[in-house]
Amino acid sequence: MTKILFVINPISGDIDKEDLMEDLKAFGRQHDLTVDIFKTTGEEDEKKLKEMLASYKPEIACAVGGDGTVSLTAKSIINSEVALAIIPMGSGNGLSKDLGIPQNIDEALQLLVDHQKMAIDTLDVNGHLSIHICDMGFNALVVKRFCGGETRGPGAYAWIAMQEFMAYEPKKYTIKTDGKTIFDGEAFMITVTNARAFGSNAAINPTGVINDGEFEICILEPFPKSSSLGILYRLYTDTIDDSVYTHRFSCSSASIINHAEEVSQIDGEPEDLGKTISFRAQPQNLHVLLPPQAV
Ligand SMILES: Nc1ncnc2c1ncn2[C@@H]1O[C@H](COP(=O)(O)OP(=O)(O)OP(=O)(O)O)[C@@H](O)[C@H]1O
Repeated sequence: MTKILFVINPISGDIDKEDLMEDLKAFGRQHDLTVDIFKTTGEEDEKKLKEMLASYKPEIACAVGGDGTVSLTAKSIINSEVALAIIPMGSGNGLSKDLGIPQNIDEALQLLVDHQKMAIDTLDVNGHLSIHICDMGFNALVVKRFCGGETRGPGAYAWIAMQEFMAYEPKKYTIKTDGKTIFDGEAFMITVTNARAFGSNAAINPTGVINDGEFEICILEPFPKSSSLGILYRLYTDTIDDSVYTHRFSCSSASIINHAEEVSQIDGEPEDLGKTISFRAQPQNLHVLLPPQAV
């Protein structure tokens, strides 16, 4: 009998999950799965989850929540044979969308019994794990305000982004890889990722491959406000490389000097990364469950 631990965030995406817990147990009974539940509290979740994983020893750890819950679950099983499954119930659900995991709950649940397992790359960022997107600048500021706010859900995120956009001042960054300086100047935001798109589906790294041993650094340089709609259009049509304000570089390690110590975020959570940030690809060290037909 396959053993599954559901890691449930009761507040993610502003969605009530009381009934869902009964549904998950019923799904387990129906499919002959051994099921247990770990409910996050927002306090020492990583430590408590690791303890539960060590004693329960599941084959699958299934995150039920948003990107923060997925990240918490991934941190707890990284470099092990335990596979990550995702029932997307957050505001953005970035990694699950990039992996082609159904956003419909029943279909995502079905992957627990009908799936393929794949090892994906992750990123080490100054000793922190990133499984989806790390960035500095505008988006990280929005993430920080969102996480500190009372309201969740995609609407709240978009509202904060609109409020912050008009007054945002680009900051200075220096980026080095393979001993060479590849960028030294101001940027609206710098995104470092293996993946293709944010949870909003904005494709910042349209040709990103999640298991090729490399990651991309995507630079969005300062742009006139009158160009913002054009950049948004490019983000949603996989044509961001055509913008004169963007550059992308592929590498397996890099360092970024964040001169102003501008706010940073990893996988949807604000993170204080200091002035010098080192990035290193960690090839195929996280197992994930994907739809059977995915490549
Ligand atoms: N029981 C809880 N009460 C309050 N906060 C919690 C609780 N459990 C987890 N959290 C907090 O929830 C945040 C993670 O939320 P998560 O990312 O899963 O959902 P989201 O923010 O709504 O969606 P997304 O990340 O996709 O935008 C973390 O900051 C974590 O500390």
